[in-house]
Amino acid sequence: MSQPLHARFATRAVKNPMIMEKEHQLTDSKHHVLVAATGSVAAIKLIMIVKALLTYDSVDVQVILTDPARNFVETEALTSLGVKVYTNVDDWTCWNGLDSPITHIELRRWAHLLLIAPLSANSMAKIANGICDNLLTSLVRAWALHKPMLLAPAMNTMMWTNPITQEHMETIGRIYKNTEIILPIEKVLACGDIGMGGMAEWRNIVAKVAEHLHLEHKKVLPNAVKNIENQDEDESSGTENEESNEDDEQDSKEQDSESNEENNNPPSYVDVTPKASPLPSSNSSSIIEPPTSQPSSAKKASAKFVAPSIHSGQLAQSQPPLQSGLSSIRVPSKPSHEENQYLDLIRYIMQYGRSRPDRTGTGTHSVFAPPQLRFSLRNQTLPLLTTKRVFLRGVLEELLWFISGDTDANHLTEKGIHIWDGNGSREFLDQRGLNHLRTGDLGPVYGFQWRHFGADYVGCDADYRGKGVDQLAQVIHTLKTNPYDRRIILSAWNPLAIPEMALPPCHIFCQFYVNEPSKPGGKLELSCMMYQRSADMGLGVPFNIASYSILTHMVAYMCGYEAAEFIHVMGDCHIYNDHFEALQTQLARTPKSFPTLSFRRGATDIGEIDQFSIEDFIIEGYEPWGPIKMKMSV
Ligand SMILES: Nc1nc(=O)c2c([nH]1)NC[C@@H]1CN(c3ccc(C(=O)N[C@@H](CCC(=O)O)C(=O)O)cc3)CN21
Ligand SMILES: O=c1ccn([C@H]2C[C@H](O)[C@@H](COP(=O)(O)O)O2)c(=O)[nH]1
Repeated sequence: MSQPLHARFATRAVKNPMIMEKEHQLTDSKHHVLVAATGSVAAIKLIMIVKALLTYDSVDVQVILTDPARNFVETEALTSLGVKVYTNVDDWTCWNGLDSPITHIELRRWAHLLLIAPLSANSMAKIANGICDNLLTSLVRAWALHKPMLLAPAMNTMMWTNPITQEHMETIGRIYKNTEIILPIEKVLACGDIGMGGMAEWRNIVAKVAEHLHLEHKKVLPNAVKNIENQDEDESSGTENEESNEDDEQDSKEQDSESNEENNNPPSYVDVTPKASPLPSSNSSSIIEPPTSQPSSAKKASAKFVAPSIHSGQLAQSQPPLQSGLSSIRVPSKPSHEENQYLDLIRYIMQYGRSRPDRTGTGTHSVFAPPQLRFSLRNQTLPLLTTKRVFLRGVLEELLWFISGDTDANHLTEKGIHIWDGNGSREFLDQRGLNHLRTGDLGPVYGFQWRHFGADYVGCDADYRGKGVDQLAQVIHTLKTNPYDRRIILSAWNPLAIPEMALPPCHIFCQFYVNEPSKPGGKLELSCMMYQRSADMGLGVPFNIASYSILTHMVAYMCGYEAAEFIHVMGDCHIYNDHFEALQTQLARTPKSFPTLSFRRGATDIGEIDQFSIEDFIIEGYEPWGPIKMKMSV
């Protein structure tokens, strides 16, 4: 007669070497962390998570990889750390009758805590539904409910915002009482979408494990896990993007190859400033319909802004796919071409922007406060968009007009630059209640505030020499004399003067910042960050990027510094509804190299910043695509 079942189980542990080892490990007073990865590109971060866990005292880690996860994880990198890696073939394969171990049960016994990072939509669905068709899902199905389970979901934004996800998470939270969901964050996804669904930062995931198990750091780190901060990007060969469908390995591979390149190597210059999260890659294939002439806000709103509300003990509120501002400092990232930041933002607004009425009556699709755009100005680079020919002469003349303190639009019109005609017309001024201003007089706009802030405005023809605050001169003076000052600001926003202006300033505020030279013997480096309250993506923004980049180059030149970066921060960031078609044309184009900017005369020859003339600017290597016409809404 065969032994009773419990007796067979008892002898099994004694006989089987794997179980013996496990039993030993169970009594070794270590913290046993079982880490699993499922099919998502975010699995590339697994190695960092494991290494970070091994920096804690008395921690043992073992790993489970689902089959799709194996596409993203190098097993040898883990085993070289002394970490055992289990895959589906390890479940049941040693099964040889009742004496044999069952891997998913043994691992359950061994583990004090299970971390699944990333948890794909598919694995989440399986877990919520009790499916156990692989090593991991079997383990979870057999999980001891009192033991902690930490889940770090990673999936496409639309998967994340699909109400099914909420249901699955609620189910998991209800059944696995000791579960914590480490909510995803907003990221650029492998498919080019941007939004919620990216796996939480790996450091935060590790911190959660440490918190649950009350882990303390080792006093001396083993070599293999030293300097993980520096290894971070070296280890992960791409953006940690989060699309997945675990049953479809082909999908995972395609998504991987589609992912944006993250900057794997530290930049050659010493740059401690965080970079913006890159927006979706330019080859994103999402189909974006231009709005109808009467844009339907209902259509957009229902399709794009359905966010799950997650109500479960440990599950925090989710967010719509609209960027809510990047809460964490991002690692340096390098989109394929910096112009893609602009193009990707356009794609994003087309897809997620909400339809709104606007002052001009045209109507826009708009998002608020997208991630900042960052443009390198190093090596004399000028980020002058190349996917359409930007009216460079217009940019330069307008900038010189600002710098001179001029507010008379006619001076631009006389030069064949009509960009301010609409806002300086009689009709427009009258409609603003500015009947006292003559045609072309825009009121105390940019130039006036830059050079004569606070002075009484009596018309564009008056002489304001010595009146008000010359902010621009002060900026340059402070940059030269106290470069690390934190108050180097140029503000065009003067609330007292707003009612007198034809158009309240759109680019309202900028700050200059000086860094030490990035190379020995190099020059101090100047960056500028500008805040724009209202941004016409089609017409104004290409101008604004170019204009502030040129201004930064000019100011740097006058100070004897090198221009470093222009950072563009936007508030109401919109596409006019009559620009969609033109912008679709632009989106189909691939950016070319940015040109360079140098100056014909030396800084001492020029003397003061307002002594630049249009002939001083040498722009080389500008070979853009052709111009694209867009109407200016007035
Ligand atoms: N609706 C609107 N959008 C703007 O961007 C804008 C305003 N209004 N009002 C004032 C300023 C002026 N700026 C403008 C206005 C027009 C163009 C524009 O039409 N640009 C054309 C070229 C024009 C030409 O060749 O004359 C372009 O294709 O960039 C650019 C910047 C930015 N501003
Ligand atoms: O430098 C500029 C100046 C203006 N714009 C755009 C932004 C808006 O589309 C309009 C201004 O309208 P408001 O109703 O005053 O916001 O002009 C720009 O993008 N850049």
